[in-house]
Amino acid sequence: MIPRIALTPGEPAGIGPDITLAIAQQPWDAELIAICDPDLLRQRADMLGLDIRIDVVDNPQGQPQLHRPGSLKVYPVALNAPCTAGELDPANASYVLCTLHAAVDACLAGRCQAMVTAPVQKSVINEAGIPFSGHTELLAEDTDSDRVVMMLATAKMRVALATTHLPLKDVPAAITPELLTETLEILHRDLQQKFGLAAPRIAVLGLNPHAGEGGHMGSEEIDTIIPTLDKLRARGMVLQGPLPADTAFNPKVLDHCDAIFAMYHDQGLPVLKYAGFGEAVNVTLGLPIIRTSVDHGTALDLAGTGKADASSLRAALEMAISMVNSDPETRR
Ligand SMILES: NC(=O)C1=CN([C@@H]2O[C@H](COP(=O)(O)OP(=O)(O)OC[C@H]3O[C@@H](n4cnc5c(N)ncnc54)[C@H](O)[C@@H]3O)[C@@H](O)[C@H]2O)C=CC1
Ligand SMILES: NCC(=O)COP(=O)(O)O
Repeated sequence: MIPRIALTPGEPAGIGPDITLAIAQQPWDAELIAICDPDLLRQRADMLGLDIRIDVVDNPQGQPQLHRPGSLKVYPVALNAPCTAGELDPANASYVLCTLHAAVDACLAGRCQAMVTAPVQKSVINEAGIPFSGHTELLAEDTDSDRVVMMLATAKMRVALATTHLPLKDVPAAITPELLTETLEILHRDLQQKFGLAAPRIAVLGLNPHAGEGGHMGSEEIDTIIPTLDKLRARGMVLQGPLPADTAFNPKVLDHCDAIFAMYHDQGLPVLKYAGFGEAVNVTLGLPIIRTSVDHGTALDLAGTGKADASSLRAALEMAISMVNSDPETRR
């Protein structure tokens, strides 16, 4: 069966519409349904000098049809206010969230088999008075998932996170045995089920410099991380660590593990993005639906200029299609 994929272009003033239009120019072994304002795409296509046919569709039902390059099916959600490329407007914050909720609904109802998201501007949603940390947290809430895991992947490296969009000062208290157990279980299970790794090898980073230097530079490793890893090892998980984060990203570790598990967002992601910015995919593990995304932000400076690179969105769509095709549950 041809997968039907929901695409959300994200922040309308950012490069999301540009890269959505870019990937619509090529063939895909899937049906693509962008969930957004069709006039936004038409205006952005005019700015970019792209010739594209926008086909407005009802909530997708029935047999999916292969994507036709140079056209794009759009399930319409109207902007709240006119959008100028590069200029944020809090008036459109609820529009962005509507597109995400519609994509989740379509996946939960089985009308779409995966959702692929372009970046949102987290700040402008908060400025509109709507508390918002990221897609990851919104998707957990929309799907009633108690715990999810953010993982970014390139061809050479996967980095998963114990905590996601948390102020740094709140991270140590969040690193509890429960959180580590549940996030590592999700990572382990999804590496098996969604990435075909029979016995995933996970390298776990410490929280403190030098993984606590034997308790002289912090106690979370001794108090929480080591005992939790020991319990999970006793249940059969292949876990290294806790490793010092500053020396863990070297071939001796990377060549012998399937994923690095970092304690917080900026411990793991800068290394991965340095190694592969523009080609990495952000995938949310632990959801009842498939969701992948880009590795970059809204790049307001590039919106409407034609300089935005669509490689990460392309990779995210490729990964989503591959995950659907390898998971019989989603191929309804
Ligand atoms: N998945 C998501 O929704 C994500 C959203 N963001 C949001 O994006 C906003 C801006 O974040 P920044 O940290 O400024 O990162 P950014 O990724 O938007 O920009 C960083 C630099 O990379 C360039 N860049 C980014 N994507 C590019 C692309 N596809 N092609 C060419 N150049 C590109 C930009 O022009 C800029 O120079 C923030 O509100 C942040 O929350 C950030 C990361 C992921
Ligand atoms: N750095 C990746 C990132 O922040 C993306 O977050 P999300 O919006 O996918 O939850």
